[in-house]
Amino acid sequence: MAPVDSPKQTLLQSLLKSSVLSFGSYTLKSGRTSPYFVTSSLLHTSKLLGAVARAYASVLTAPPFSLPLGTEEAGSEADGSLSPHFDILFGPAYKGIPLSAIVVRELEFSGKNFENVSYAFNRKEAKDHGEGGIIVGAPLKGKRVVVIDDVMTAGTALREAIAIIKAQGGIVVGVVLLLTRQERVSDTEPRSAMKVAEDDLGIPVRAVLKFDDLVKAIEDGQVEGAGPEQLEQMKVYRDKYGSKD
Ligand SMILES: O=P(O)(O)OC[C@H]1O[C@H](OP(=O)(O)OP(=O)(O)O)[C@H](O)[C@@H]1O
Ligand SMILES: O=C(O)c1cc(=O)[nH]c(=O)[nH]1
Repeated sequence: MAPVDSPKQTLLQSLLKSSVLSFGSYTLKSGRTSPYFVTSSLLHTSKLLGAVARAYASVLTAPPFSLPLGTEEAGSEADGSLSPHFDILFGPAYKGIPLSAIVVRELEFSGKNFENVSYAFNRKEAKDHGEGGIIVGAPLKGKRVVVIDDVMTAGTALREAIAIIKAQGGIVVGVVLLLTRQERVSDTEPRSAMKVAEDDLGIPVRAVLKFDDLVKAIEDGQVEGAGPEQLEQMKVYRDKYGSKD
């Protein structure tokens, strides 16, 4: 196997080794049949969760999600340290739940300014006893919320999450994903869900990894068990469902 030398490639290798990322034939929520799949429920060891949390945190602790104190956006105390431009990480049920929690935990290591970032997630079914409701974690009303999810395909999950956050009075200020599959929303919407959210909501949407990174890793001989046949399937899939951005 060809050598691996960047943090992104190292993370990709960990995801492949743990079968979080796998090649085969999978039916997606959108009904599409995909030659690869991200099974983030297999992110269950402390080592993997740590690696993934650090990857999300590195995106969240950089512009445009975090800005140096003293810039117009971040406030007036100019001490050069980065400050989050968000209050809450929201993880859509189910797989966004542990992700939002581990990333909030990881943010503590980015300095004092990040200590008060909270997490929240939705219940898929409302609770009708005790505290009740569909939100667990920090109340969203009036807060700046970043959505944390594993993958984005056609954007249905994101649209649902945004509707829930808005209904609770939260302000969606961004989205961070582990992987964007770089797929068109539908036959009539050739942009990716990422681009649609950026264009229509005017918010940053970023992913640690993208479909093109997987293709490149296969091309570079870095994916054990994926060769010319898988590469061809990925390219055929991209021709069929790839977005125009
Ligand atoms: O962009 P989309 O076409 O919506 O597809 C991506 C979404 O689908 C999966 O979640 P799923 O709905 O399977 O829920 P789960 O977390 O409960 O498994 C995945 O975790 C994303 O949230
Ligand atoms: O689009 C989906 O439903 C989907 C894709 C993927 O790679 N992983 C996942 O859990 N869901």
